[in-house]
Amino acid sequence: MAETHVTKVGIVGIGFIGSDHLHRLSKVVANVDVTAVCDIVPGKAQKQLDKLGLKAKDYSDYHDLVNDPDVEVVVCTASNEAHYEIVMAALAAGKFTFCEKPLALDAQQCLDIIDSEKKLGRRMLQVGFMRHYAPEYVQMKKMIDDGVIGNPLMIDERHYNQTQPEEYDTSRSIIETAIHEIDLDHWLINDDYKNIRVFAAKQTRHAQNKDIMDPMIVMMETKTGINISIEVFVRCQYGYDIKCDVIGEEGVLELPTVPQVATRLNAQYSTAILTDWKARFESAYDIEFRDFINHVSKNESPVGPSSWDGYIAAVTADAALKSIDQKGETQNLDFPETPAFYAAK
Ligand SMILES: NC(=O)C1=CN([C@@H]2O[C@H](COP(=O)(O)OP(=O)(O)OC[C@H]3O[C@@H](n4cnc5c(N)ncnc54)[C@H](O)[C@@H]3O)[C@@H](O)[C@H]2O)C=CC1
Ligand SMILES: O=C1[C@@H](O)[C@H](O)[C@@H](O)[C@H](O)[C@H]1O
Repeated sequence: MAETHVTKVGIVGIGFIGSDHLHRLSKVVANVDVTAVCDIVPGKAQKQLDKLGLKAKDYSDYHDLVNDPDVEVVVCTASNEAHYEIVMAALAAGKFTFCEKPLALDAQQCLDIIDSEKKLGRRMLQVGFMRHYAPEYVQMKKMIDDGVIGNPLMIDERHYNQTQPEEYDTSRSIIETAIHEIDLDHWLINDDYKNIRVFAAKQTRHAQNKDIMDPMIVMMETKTGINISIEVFVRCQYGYDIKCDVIGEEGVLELPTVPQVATRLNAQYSTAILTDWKARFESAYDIEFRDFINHVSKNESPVGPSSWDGYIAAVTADAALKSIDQKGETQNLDFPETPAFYAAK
């Protein structure tokens, strides 16, 4: 029997999700060896290695990690503003790369990444839009494709975080939070966006930071006229709440929440609401990484969300930010055909 290849992975950015993916890649996904980690904050990565009882090289400069011959695959889980330079360095070193969303800060940076990837002659990068792997969204997409609710007419979504750090601002609510729905919706309904506008709802007193519009409403219209409404509320206080209803001509598809045990106690019937993305999308992240590793371990291109998907999301997010600057003015969108390099094989 042929020996199974163990893929050597290096992870850059060991914060909230970096720690979660470190655990996932070392304990959950088979045939992976996390050979190196890196964080600019001294001691941060080592602390997580110790917590998990792992041994790996601990770099403070990502250049050392991406150029380490013991690293075949780079996973970038650093802060948004560091994605561009880390991904460019990983591609320059010819490494398969997984980059958490957003791929970069804006559309131009995504185009630079696309150019670098194209020079390598094949797809080398996957973006962490993990909802494409969440079984409940996959099922919704299949039901839409199968015509179960007839033509989709509207999408009604909610992306609520219990809270976010004080410095979380309007731009992050778009490029880090709403980006999930912005990426997901056109995939779900096989349509392109025609326009986008973003405006404030009545503001919560919990938005301590003056730079944030919270909650906000993102409205998009697709080429075929489907209306999408996303409530983005990053300090809702009560929990992590993701809603997606697709309203069709014949019926409605409703995204389920993760089932929690119900309690009957003291004349109350209650179920818990999750408080963050880790547990809510745990299975999606696991499936996402199994798929990514399965392909790159065989020296095959990844097949999940691509740099092009990252670019489409960034163009839309750029327009959303422009709409906010222009007090909710509608911004038109027009996308080129997906280049053959990125078209599904
Ligand atoms: N797919 C998903 O559902 C999620 C994706 N994310 C994405 O993952 C990324 C990280 O998010 P969090 O873990 O929440 O943030 P975080 O702030 O907890 O972690 C980021 C880490 O990157 C490190 N870092 C920053 N610049 C670096 C550099 N140049 N080199 C090495 N390390 C560097 C920071 O010191 C920090 O430890 C963000 O881009 C975010 O959008 C985060 C949470 C969930
Ligand atoms: O990606 C994520 C975080 O970065 C973001 O801050 C949250 O709003 C999202 O729900 C989560 O999935």
